[in-house]
Order: sequence, then structure tokens, then C-alpha cells
Amino acid sequence: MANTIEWIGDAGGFLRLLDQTKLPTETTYLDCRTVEDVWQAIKRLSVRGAPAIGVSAAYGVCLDAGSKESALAACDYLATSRPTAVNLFWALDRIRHAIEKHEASRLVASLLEEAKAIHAEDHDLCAAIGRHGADALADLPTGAGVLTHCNTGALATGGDGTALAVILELHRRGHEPKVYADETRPLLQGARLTMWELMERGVDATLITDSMNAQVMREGRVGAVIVGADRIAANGDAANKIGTYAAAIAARYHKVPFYVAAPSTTFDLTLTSGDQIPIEQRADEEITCGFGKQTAPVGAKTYNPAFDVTPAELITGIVTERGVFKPGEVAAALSSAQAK
Ligand SMILES: CSC[C@H]1O[C@H](OP(=O)(O)O)[C@H](O)[C@@H]1O
Repeated sequence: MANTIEWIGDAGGFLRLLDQTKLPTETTYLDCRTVEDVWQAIKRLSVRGAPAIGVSAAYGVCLDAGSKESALAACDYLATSRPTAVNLFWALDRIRHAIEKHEASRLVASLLEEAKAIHAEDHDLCAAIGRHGADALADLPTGAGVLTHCNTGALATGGDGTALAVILELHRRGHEPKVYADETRPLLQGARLTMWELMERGVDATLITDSMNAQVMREGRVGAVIVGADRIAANGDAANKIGTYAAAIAARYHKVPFYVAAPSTTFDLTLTSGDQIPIEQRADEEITCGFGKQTAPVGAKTYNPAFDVTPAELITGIVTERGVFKPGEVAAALSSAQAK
């Protein structure tokens, strides 16, 4: 598996990102030597996925940390790249605290240590999510169908992923999950990235269009749905890639359990409900001219929210590194764990 995110060198080094806009046909890397390079990479989804965005931004600040002022300005700038994934803001806040705490004389080295710690911690969070999620789905019959949306694997995180970490753990344990991957329009993270990751790992995966998922559930092919998240409010409402909400409605109608997998760094407990989650709006061309192919009249108006919010009532359980919780209980569980 190619390295999604890698810091090259020491304090004077740079950030190497696997360019996810080129997958699955090309494995190419972006060497980011300025904060602007990292901002652009996040904005155009060369690096994407809530945890991976946070990790990349943390490293990005290290590219302009010659003074506390420039480092803090880099944090503010990177925070404008994408609005929904709260991991970005969590990681930048942690870097801001490190800027305040450390001596200016060795600031870059100190921030690089903090960014590497954030990266390593996310790797471990993914592993714990994989274990807890596989435990929760252990009663699925061998070979049961598992539907997922967008991409939540190693390409989206600092480790094996969130929802995909659960699927990979089920695979490792011999449950032989048959994955149905939504292609995930308009940027096709499911087709381009999830299928690439699962096929690389030898997992049985079938690509479907987003509009097929209700029919696949109706045909009884799906034993569970598991997706990721970009921001989860205190009541358990979860923002995730557009199309997730429709999958949750179909799952409820067809009595298929619907799980959300996310680390505690994806929770925003300052929000009482998902209505307060900022939803990124993206360019018309992603729909009218996807991957350079004009498929709608030039100048066609679109509505292109990158995320939607699944209400807690449609979620069976939220898989975190601390365990699996009902949506209404997860905030208290995470808060009590943080208090310890
Ligand atoms: C563990 S990744 C979480 C989340 O991020 C993805 O969005 P994007 O590809 O726009 O960064 C998708 O919503 C994943 O479920």
C-alpha cells in the first residue's frame, strides 16, 4: 500500500502526499514545500478524508514555522481549506497549543514532533476502531454483504481507516465480507479509491452506483452498512459524504443495521445537533464536467453539497476507538473517557 502521507527529511524537510486525484490509474506524489501547496492539496482532494486532512494540515504548519507568528498564520490559513471535517480544526488547535508551549528557537522541530504524534495516534485509533467494529459485526454470517459509501481506508486516515478498517478486520478474522462499494458521485471516491484499496487487500468487492444501493438491500444482499464521518454532533447526528443519508434511509426501510465508524477526533461536542454542521459546497464542474468529460451543457447550474447529515435516529451504532455506542450515548462515553 502506497504511503498516503509522509514527511520527508528533518525539520527542514517537506510533506509528500499520494495524489488521490490520479488514482486508480496513476500512483503519483505531490511534494509540498509550502503551506499553500498543502492548502491546495486539501482543497482539490489530492489528500482527503477527515483524519488524513487533519494529519496533513498538522504537517503543513511545519513548512512555515520560522516564528510563532508565521506558524499561527499558517494554522489560520489551512483552516480555510475545507469546512466540514472537524479533524482539520482539531489538529490545527493541537498545533496551536504546541506553538504557544514551545520555544521559538526549536519551533519547527517541536511542531514536527507533534504532527508525527498526531499521525501515529490516528494509526492506533484506526486499529481500535477496526477491532471494536468487527466485534460488533461478528454475528454476521460468513460471506455476508457489507455496503459502504465513499472511501474510509488508509487513503483517508493515518492508519487502516475507519469503516474500511472494520471491513479489513472482518476479512482478517475470516468472515469473508462481500463488500458493496457505492461509486460515490460526483468525485467517485468509492469507485476510484475504495475499490482500489479493497482489491489490493484481496477483499471481495463489488462496485455499484449510488442509486443501486436501495435495490441491492431490497434483494437481501446486504447484512450491514458501515460508513465513515466527517463531523459528529453531540446528539449523534453524523455528517458524511453526500449520499450517506439516502443509504441510511434505505437501510432503515430494509431493516439493515447502519453503523458509522469514526475516531473521537471526528466528534464536535460543541454542536447540539447535526443541523449546525457546516456543509461544504463545491464547484459546478465536479458534476457537469467530471474528470474532464463534459456531461451537461456548459454553464449548467448545479447544487453540489459535498456532505449530508444522517440523523442519529437512523444510526444503529457509532464505532469509536473506545467501543461501539448508541448515538445518544456516545458523547457521554467519550467525555467520561477524556475526563479519566
Ligand atoms: C475516514 S474518512 C471520513 C470521510 O471523508 C470523506 O470525504 P472526502 O472524500 O470529501 O474527504 C468521506 O466523507 C469519508 O466518509
